[in-house]
Amino acid sequence: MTERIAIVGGGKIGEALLAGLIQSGKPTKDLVVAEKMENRATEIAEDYGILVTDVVSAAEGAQYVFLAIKPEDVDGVLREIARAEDNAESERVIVTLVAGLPIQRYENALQAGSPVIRVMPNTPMLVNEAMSAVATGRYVGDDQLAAVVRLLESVGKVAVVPEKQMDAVTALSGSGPAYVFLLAESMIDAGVALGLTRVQASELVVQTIKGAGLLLSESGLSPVDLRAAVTSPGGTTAAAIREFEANGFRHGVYQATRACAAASAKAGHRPDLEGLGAATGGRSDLETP
Ligand SMILES: NC(=O)C1=CN([C@@H]2O[C@H](COP(=O)(O)OP(=O)(O)OC[C@H]3O[C@@H](n4cnc5c(N)ncnc54)[C@H](O)[C@@H]3O)[C@@H](O)[C@H]2O)C=CC1
Ligand SMILES: O=C(O)[C@@H]1CCC=N1
Repeated sequence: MTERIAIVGGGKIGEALLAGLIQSGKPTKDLVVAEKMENRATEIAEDYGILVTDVVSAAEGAQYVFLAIKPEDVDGVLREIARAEDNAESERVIVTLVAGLPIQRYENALQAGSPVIRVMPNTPMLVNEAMSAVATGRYVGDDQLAAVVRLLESVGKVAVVPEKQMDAVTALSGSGPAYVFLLAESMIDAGVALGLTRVQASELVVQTIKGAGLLLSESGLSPVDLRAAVTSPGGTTAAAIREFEANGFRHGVYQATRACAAASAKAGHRPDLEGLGAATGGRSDLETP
């Protein structure tokens, strides 16, 4: 088997992974995408110059199959992967990027002993700055884990975590970019309300968030210290922070991340996914909390 990598699902996160792998130097001949929407398949093939095909052909000969599909599409895709005729099931590593679904659900649906790795990535993968958390199934060898970590490291940072932390990880790094974009959007609107043009406000906000992110990751200082350094006694920042606190900013963040983690935990128990596991005689773990 070659070092071929298949990505099933050429949507937002599938494209982010593809773009990141290509940017990091992975040869396009070793990459293949399965995408069922015709116009999207054509777009991906043209934009990246790679083969876009069906799930069975993509899986055949692939050592790693990344699943970048919605939870409700997992059952069908696993059945298709099982149809691949290269007899490599026990060596082929299924790497799922799907939020919420437990590893055991895949292990139950695949041939016994299939290696499954669960990853929670995020979209900064598009610019090689992903944060990916990785948890392993029962049948994953050390070499297989190391290889997948290496692949993900080529598009950002990687943390190996116990699977039980995946809901919390999703609430921070998986969905986290959206919180930052929401903050950016709110700040830009606020700037427009203060009389700046939208173009000016966007430039100021984007560079501020980029600079603050770099300070956070490179200064070695904590967010508390960095915030204190901006907050002059009796000054402008203190006036702003007082308003954030009075309006429940911190509480809002707690509540939002709790809701996110709960949605992730619930994904494994959705009634519309009851067919998952049907490849092994309809067995489903949905009832198990
Ligand atoms: N968007 C994000 O920031 C993140 C998404 N995820 C996870 O990644 C998964 C995908 O999310 P998005 O990329 O946002 O969704 P999306 O809807 O943009 O992409 C899914 C793609 O899969 C394709 N697809 C569905 N069934 C298929 C099949 N049988 N064969 C071939 N292609 C098929 C769809 O046509 C679509 O293009 C989800 O499970 C989500 O939980 C995880 C972390 C971050
Ligand atoms: O919103 C979602 O369900 C996916 C999972 C993490 C980020 N996006």
